[in-house]
Amino acid sequence: MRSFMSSHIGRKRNRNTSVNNNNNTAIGNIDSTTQMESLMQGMLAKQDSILNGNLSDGLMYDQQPFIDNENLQQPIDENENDTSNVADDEDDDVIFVKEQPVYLASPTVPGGDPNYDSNNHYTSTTSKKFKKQRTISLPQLPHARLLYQNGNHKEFRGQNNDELLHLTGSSSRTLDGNRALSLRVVHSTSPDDVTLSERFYSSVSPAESAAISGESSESSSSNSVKGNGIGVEGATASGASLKGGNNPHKRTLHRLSAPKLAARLVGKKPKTRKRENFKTDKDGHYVYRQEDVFGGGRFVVKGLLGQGTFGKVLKCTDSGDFIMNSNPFKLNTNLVAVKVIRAIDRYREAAKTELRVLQAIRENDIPGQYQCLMLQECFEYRNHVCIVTDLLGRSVYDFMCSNGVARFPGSQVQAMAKQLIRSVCFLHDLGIIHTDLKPENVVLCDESYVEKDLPPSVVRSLSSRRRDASGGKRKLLTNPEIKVIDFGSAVFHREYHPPVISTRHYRAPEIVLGLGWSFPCDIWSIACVLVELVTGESLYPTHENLEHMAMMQRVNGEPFPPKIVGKMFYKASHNLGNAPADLNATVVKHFDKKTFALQWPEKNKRGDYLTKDRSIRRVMDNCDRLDFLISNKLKADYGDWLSIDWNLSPEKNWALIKSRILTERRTTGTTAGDLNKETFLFWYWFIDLCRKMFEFDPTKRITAKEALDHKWFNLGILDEGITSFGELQY
Ligand SMILES: Nc1ncnc2c1ncn2[C@@H]1O[C@H](COP(=O)(O)OP(=O)(O)OP(=O)(O)O)[C@@H](O)[C@H]1O
Repeated sequence: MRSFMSSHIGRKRNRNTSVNNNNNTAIGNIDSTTQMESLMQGMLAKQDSILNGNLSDGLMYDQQPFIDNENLQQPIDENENDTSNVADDEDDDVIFVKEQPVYLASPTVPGGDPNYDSNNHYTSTTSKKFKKQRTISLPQLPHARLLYQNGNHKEFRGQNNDELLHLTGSSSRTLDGNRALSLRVVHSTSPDDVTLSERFYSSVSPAESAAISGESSESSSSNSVKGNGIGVEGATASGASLKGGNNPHKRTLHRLSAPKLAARLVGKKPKTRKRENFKTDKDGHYVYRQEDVFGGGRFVVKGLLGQGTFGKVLKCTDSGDFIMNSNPFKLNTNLVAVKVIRAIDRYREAAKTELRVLQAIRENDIPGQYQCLMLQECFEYRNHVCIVTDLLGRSVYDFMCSNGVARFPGSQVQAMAKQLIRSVCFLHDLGIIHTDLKPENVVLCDESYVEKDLPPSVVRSLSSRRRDASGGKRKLLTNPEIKVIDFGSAVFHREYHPPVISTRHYRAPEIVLGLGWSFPCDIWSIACVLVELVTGESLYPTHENLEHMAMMQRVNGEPFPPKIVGKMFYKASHNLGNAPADLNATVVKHFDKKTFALQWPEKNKRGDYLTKDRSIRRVMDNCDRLDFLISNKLKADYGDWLSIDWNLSPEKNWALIKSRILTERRTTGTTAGDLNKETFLFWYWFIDLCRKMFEFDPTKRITAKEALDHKWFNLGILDEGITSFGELQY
């Protein structure tokens, strides 16, 4: 990390582009390179201490998690050197050669020499000896520099294009990809039985365990597991470890209940078990009440973290905290999140996959460096599967809802994007498709923020709900570290793919068109999430197929490619694959069989519009070509300047914008909004990445691994996300 820091400081950048006078980017006070340098120094120091404290803890591998940036801060574009049409750009790579007074100690008493000042110093000026070279790049939050490293997990070889389009017909048979995983998911009827504590195995040595139980491991029984074996049927590698036959910890520890074992460890008398209060409603949901006790008296409910289709997620204290404290990778806290799955067979069944996925993640990322939720253990309690995981912060969605300005600064979007893509790259390498990526399933590790008052005019424009939730303030995260959660819908690549997946707004076109889907659907969802983080609004606010397809075409600025529409017709007419039941009625019929064009707005044979005005307005008002849409949402920061002609290189685009800005400045004396070259390039490459993620054809869509190498991740932006990073916390 240190090598990154020094090289980071040492990179070249320019003078003016680092200065942004725009209030909205909160760096109006950064009006000189010196100030920028000190801001950067402060930021790098914060970054250093935060990363030393957080991310580097418990690194499993020798590799550093951060890039030595020396060779990465490369020119923006391969066309960059083509300056034929580019206006003279004083901003580019300026080296300051400043004429300064030179003070030299006088060898003799000068006696009237004009080159000696009153302090008897020889003065002269030079442009050679005292040049001041500014070599500063725009700062990036450290999370935007995380590398993806293939650790010790098995690399998954991606599917080929044919597989992508035929997978949906596959059966629920467990295929080979699954068998490669060593599944040691913990099973129990209640956490009473400490044999079942997975995390215990990884944290207590045989000697300790023998001491705890007061027995010799040799003398203990080998038939220790009382669990009912949930979630293991499909796992061929699970049998031995589940039965505990060759695990000395398991053999010795199962005889003690959790409270007794805890008491032995801390040298106290075991507490008497509290009365358990655990009710289930008719939908199979646990009826949660504050201070409820469950799981053999071990978990006490402290609050509801969230409720979803699969069950309720509760914040609980865990009296088995001694185990956690002995695990170097766990936080020193006894608070956990317990997902109590609905006591209904199909949800219990789905929980098996969730557990297998969580287990695969855990086995392949012991230090938890790939931003995925970490399984601690699981157990079954009164017909509910309970999944115990690390307690994390609010979801990004909840944070946005409680904020006076829902959108995140570009620097934080970039930091979150890098983590999200890296995390999904890791999952894809394991052969896992998340399928439900959305802001609700991206949670903050650290909820602390700094607050800034919003101008009264902005406060007045907020909805009453947002005004109340935000107190009329903008919240800026001090640490954009995130984790991906909710593997309840995750699918192993070679296993059964349901025909419809993903929450509507984040659903990829291949799913809507019934083409079959695979890893690329996660990439589409990530792009939807990133745009939402930038704009503060959902990109596809719809609940209906035709409207959704019309919106997709508008955002991409082009119709669906005939190739994939043709495939849709072919699959639908030959009844191939595992298509959604309503595919013909809600999707296929909206395409012209000859031209393959989407018929939107829908008309009847007489030419009257069937699509309601309200729906047309929803599409036209909410959606626009991606660059127009983003430019429009960021108007408050940059005025109308952020426009892109994709036929021109980024440099030529900037030259055009700059000449327009100069013309306006000359004629009106001022410009609405502010945009400099660095900021323009940051957003240009962000949109470029999104366009590649929004590729209609899933076989051509950028992969997670390719996305990590995208140019955008080499750029920085000076904004409020940078200035709030590591700030005083609320
Ligand atoms: N480990 C955790 N720490 C903090 N909050 C969490 C944690 N796990 C889940 N949550 C909260 O609970 C909510 C629901 O969790 P989750 O998405 O896993 O449930 P679900 O039933 O699968 O939901 P969905 O219906 O969206 O699939 C999340 O949006 C998040 O706000």
